[in-house]
Amino acid sequence: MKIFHTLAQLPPDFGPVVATIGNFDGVHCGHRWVIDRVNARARSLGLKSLAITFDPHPARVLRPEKPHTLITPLAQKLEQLATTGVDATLVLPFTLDLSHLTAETFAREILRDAVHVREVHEGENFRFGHGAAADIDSLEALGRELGFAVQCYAPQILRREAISSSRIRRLLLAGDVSQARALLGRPFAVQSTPHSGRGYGTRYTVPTINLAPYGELLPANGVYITSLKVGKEEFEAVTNVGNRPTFGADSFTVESHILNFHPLELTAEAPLELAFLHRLREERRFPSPADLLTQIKKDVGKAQRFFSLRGTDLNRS
Ligand SMILES: Cc1cc2nc3c(=O)[nH]c(=O)nc-3n(C[C@H](O)[C@H](O)[C@H](O)COP(=O)(O)O)c2cc1C
Ligand SMILES: Nc1ncnc2c1ncn2[C@@H]1O[C@H](COP(=O)(O)OP(=O)(O)OP(=O)(O)O)[C@@H](O)[C@H]1O
Repeated sequence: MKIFHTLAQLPPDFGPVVATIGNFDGVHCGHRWVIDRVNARARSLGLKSLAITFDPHPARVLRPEKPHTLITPLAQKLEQLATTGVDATLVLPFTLDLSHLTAETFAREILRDAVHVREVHEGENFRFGHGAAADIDSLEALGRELGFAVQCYAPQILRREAISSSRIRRLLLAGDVSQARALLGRPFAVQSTPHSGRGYGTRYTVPTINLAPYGELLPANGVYITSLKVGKEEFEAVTNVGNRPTFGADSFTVESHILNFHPLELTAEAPLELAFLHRLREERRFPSPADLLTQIKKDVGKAQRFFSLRGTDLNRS
């Protein structure tokens, strides 16, 4: 997949293309469904397919006072988009200036003049232009005027509700990583690097690998069955997301205890990818580290059972 980070990076002979526009946070099953159609249509017309997205996420620019964490930060979103088979992604820098473009200017200057779009495919809830004033009908009208076609899709539904990034965000904030996984079509995962802990784990409970402070979306505090990739190697793990109240003052961290551990060389830059498979329980304050250790052993037992059953229907979401 080719990646363009500005309009200026597009070659002058770029296009014509079949395109879809959106934030694509999470690159969920609804996004993939639209992109599959864009790819198929591009192939049948002998054109290239293009995803047009924005960075930073528009919510961060338009409502900076309201924190907006991402399911997939840009690098991970681009990795996921690459797996869809789309030929190219254009990442438009989302600035206040861009947000002030009217729908008509966006369609004329970006879609027609820069990208040379032949067809645009969108879900029916698509909105664009200053103040999100324009909808899919306005896009169709602009297409007729400017010379491109618009294909509109009804929302893809899973478990009686439309698949959307907002729905996945809500599920993760509620700790429901199993439903989030169904909507994403893969487990929710965060990419980070290691960070040193306080050494309490090795002394009082179980040894853990801590993640460096992570600024994007994490599932609700609690204990999860996870898989942890260290470089290319994948381990089975149990992970605590939270403040570790048993040890006193709050100190938020994400830490994983590897089940099938072998000694590792873990540099500060080692790439980690932590995938959340199943929620086990809430984080709790235990009367003593020994009580916590007893509970962690039960968590480990459940995780071992989960992994031994993996591949059977029981663990399919
Ligand atoms: C599977 C697992 C479950 C945990 N559950 C809790 C919990 O419910 N309450 C709590 O206070 N700490 C919990 N912890 C965190 C331990 O307190 C943690 O291992 C210890 O604070 C290690 O800190 P360190 O990494 O800074 O050395 C859990 C850790 C793991 C790996
Ligand atoms: N479930 C779905 N079915 C069909 N099209 C979808 C679905 N979800 C998103 N799309 C379409 O994919 C494109 C990109 O979507 P975008 O990421 O902007 O929205 P979203 O996933 O609904 O996110 P949010 O919940 O934040 O609004 C848009 O055309 C959108 O309408």
